[in-house]
Formats: sequence, C-alpha cells, structure tokens
Amino acid sequence: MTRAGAFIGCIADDFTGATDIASTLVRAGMKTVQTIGIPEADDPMIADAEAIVVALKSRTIAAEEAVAQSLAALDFLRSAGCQQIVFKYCSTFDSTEKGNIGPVAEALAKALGQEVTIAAPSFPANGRTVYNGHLFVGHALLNESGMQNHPLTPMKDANLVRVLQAQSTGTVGLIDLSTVFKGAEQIRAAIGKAKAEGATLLIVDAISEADLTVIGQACRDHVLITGGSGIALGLPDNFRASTELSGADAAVLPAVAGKDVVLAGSGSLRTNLQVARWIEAERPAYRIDVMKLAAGEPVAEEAVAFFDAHAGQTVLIYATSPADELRQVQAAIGAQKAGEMVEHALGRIAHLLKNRGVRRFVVAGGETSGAVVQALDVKGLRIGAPIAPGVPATVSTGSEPLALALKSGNFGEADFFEKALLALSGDQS
Ligand SMILES: Nc1ncnc2c1ncn2[C@@H]1O[C@H](COP(=O)(O)OP(=O)(O)O)[C@@H](O)[C@H]1O
Ligand SMILES: O=C(O)[C@@H](O)C(=O)COP(=O)(O)O
Repeated sequence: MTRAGAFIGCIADDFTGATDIASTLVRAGMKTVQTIGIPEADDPMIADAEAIVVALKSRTIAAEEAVAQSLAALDFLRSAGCQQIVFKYCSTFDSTEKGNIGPVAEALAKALGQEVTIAAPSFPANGRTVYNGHLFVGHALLNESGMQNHPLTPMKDANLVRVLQAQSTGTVGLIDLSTVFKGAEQIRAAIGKAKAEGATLLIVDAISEADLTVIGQACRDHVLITGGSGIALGLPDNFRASTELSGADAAVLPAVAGKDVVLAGSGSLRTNLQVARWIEAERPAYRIDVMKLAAGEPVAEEAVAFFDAHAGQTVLIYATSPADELRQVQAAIGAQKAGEMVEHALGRIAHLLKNRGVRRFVVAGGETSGAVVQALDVKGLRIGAPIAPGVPATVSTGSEPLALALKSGNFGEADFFEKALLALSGDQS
C-alpha cells in the first residue's frame, strides 16, 4: 500500500493526554507515533505512522503561547499528510477562565476553515460522561469530583457550555443526548442547524462509547474535531472504509531491558490511592519534601541516594500529597512555583536515574510526565497495548529505547503501578 502520509493528526495539550488518545487510535488499529513537541517534517520516526499525536505541554501556559504552539503543530501535521485533525484536551476539561481550550479550538478552526467545531470531552471508560452539557466524573458533577482542588486547573463549574463560553469569542451551543441517540444523520443535521443559528463551538453530550462512535461517524467530514480521547473511537473506521490499516499489529512494541522506577508528581485522588497502596505494601518509597526543595536543599540527590540504597528493588519517588497538605504548601510557596519546582526535581531525578541504568519509567501526572520525558530527552514514542484505559505501554523512538508508562493523574486502579511495571517488563500476565 502506498500513501501520502498519516491519516489522523492529533494535537494534545499534555503528554499523558497524548498517550491517552494515541492508545485509543492503536486500539482501533492505527499504527500511531507520539512526538514530543514538534519534530522536523521529514523525521523518520513518523515514516510509517497511520496516526500522529503531537504532545504539547500547553494546558496551563499563556493562551497566546498555547495558540502559537498548536498552530505550529497543525502546520507539521498537515505537512505530514494528515487529513483530519483532533485537538485533544482533558476529559475533565482542565482549563482556566482564559483557556486554553477555547482559544486553541478557535485558532485551529480558523486556520482549517472549520466553521462549527464539536467539543466532546466524554470518556466513559474512565467514568467521564457529559449529559445536558454537564460533565460528570463517576456519579459526581465535575465541580464536586475532587477536580475543584486540582493544583493548576481547579474546575469549579460542571456546565461546559458556560465554561467554554467564558474562554471563547464565538458562540457555544449544545448537541444534547436525545439528538445523539438519533444517530449520525440527525447529529449532522443538528450541527448544521446550530451553525445556521450562529454557533461556532458545540459541546456534544455522550455517555457511552457507542455515543462517541456515532459522533465520530457524524463528523466524518469535519477537518477539525476537539475532545477527549474517546472522540477518536469512531474516527479510524471513517478511513478504514477506503484503505487498509495495521489492525492488531499496531500495538506491537520491542522489549526493553534495564532497571525500573516509579515517579509520581500528580496530586489527584487516584494517584494518592496508588501511592498509599505502594506504601501499605511496604515497598520502598521516597517522599519529596517540597519545603526542603524550596529551601534549596539537595532533594534530587537524596532521592537518588535512596534509589542506590535499595538496589534490586523497585523504588517509588513521589511528591503526591493529599489536598489539605497540598494547599498548605501552595499557600506558603505559590501553586505555580511549587508545581514548577516539583516538576523540575522529578525531571532531574529521572535524568540521574537514567545515567544509573534505569530504562523503564512509570510516571504519574500529566505535567509531571511532560517534565520527565523532556528531561530524558525523549523525542517520540511508539504506542503499544493499554495497561489501563487511557494508559498504554510505550517505547521511545531512537537508538537507546526507554519503556515508559505515562499516567494521567486520575487514571488506573489502586494497583496500577504494579501492573505498569509488569507491562513494561514485557510480562502481560
Ligand atoms: N506536594 C506538592 N506540592 C505542590 N505541588 C505539587 C506537589 N506534588 C505535585 N505538585 C505539582 O502538582 C502538579 C500536578 O499536575 P500533574 O502532574 O499534571 O498531575 P495530574 O495528572 O494529576 O493533573 C504538578 O505541577 C506537580 O509538580
Ligand atoms: O483526558 C484525560 O482525562 C487525560 O488524557 C488527561 O488529559 C488527563 O490529564 P492529567 O490528569 O493532567 O494527566
């Protein structure tokens, strides 16, 4: 089969979000490469990719900068031949009053000439559903789900039409579930009607994977789609109708030998649970003391000394703390500064451990994963089978491969770290 390039191109606003949507595309049979930032147009790592996901770290930066980076990613994806673009953001719609979901979606839509663009964050496999424009996490409204305490993007309103409107210059509307239930043709008609009435962005309800698949079918001709990873469920089928895709072979990865480590920088409830489980099992764990970091003490060196002292065992190094402790630290240092210090420390620790022969990294937290992957000088990731919904095994591209599991803070069951270590070792039992 000869072809002009990849079919689907995604722009993800954080690194774990990127692996999340890449995992969906691989599950649907598309050979997928995730690039860390924007590579050269002719980079060999994308040579045989059917889908490309550009991982940016643009979720919490200034809106103008997020727009500029996203437009540069768009240029790259178009030069790589991508026919359909997906802007991937968080299934809990992580953003601030200024953005960056609205500004980036509007800038991409303008560049692509897409007059009305859907926004579908729903991710049912991880309990994120949207009904009447309101986002639920499990049974709780977004603003009562723990996300109201997020260190960088506290989500205090579950009404996504209102949240997106506050960040957008155009008009935000809603395609509700009763329309979604009527199927692709009715969804298309409702989008057309909303467009005629002046809407430019449309939150789309979805409570199941079947809903997302039908929304994907309805948006077959949209050159731009925005949403969580679930919105990619139905997209490969639109291409499969006219071309052959890799299918099950898309998930095959090479084995990576070497030492392993778990690094956790997420403050999310789920990561707190996973860290607690590790400690309860009396496995070695080093806690990063943020106040010591702020005082300029050599915390990274201490963490590495702890690693050395536990040779032969897998070590967890974590900054994860419960919401009340996090608030105290943030009040003392400032949320932004504390976050940056922790990310920098975990990145530096990862780099030092790589020099000590660590080749398999399990990382918890989106921003944290971004910092770690950059510190490890990883340029691209090949995406393998899922370890948990939204978290695939990955292996870095290039001559010195590393195995990585990059976990969004709130993903995975309590035993995720153990499962991920097994998966990265090549043992899928
Ligand atoms: N103990 C802590 N005190 C202050 N900030 C912290 C602490 N632990 C983690 N952080 C910061 O919180 C942020 C968590 O974001 P992220 O890694 O994206 O996790 P998640 O995926 O849960 O959102 C990061 O910037 C991280 O450095
Ligand atoms: O869509 C999702 O929920 C994830 O892919 C994601 O982006 C989560 O963000 P972090 O929790 O910051 O990793």
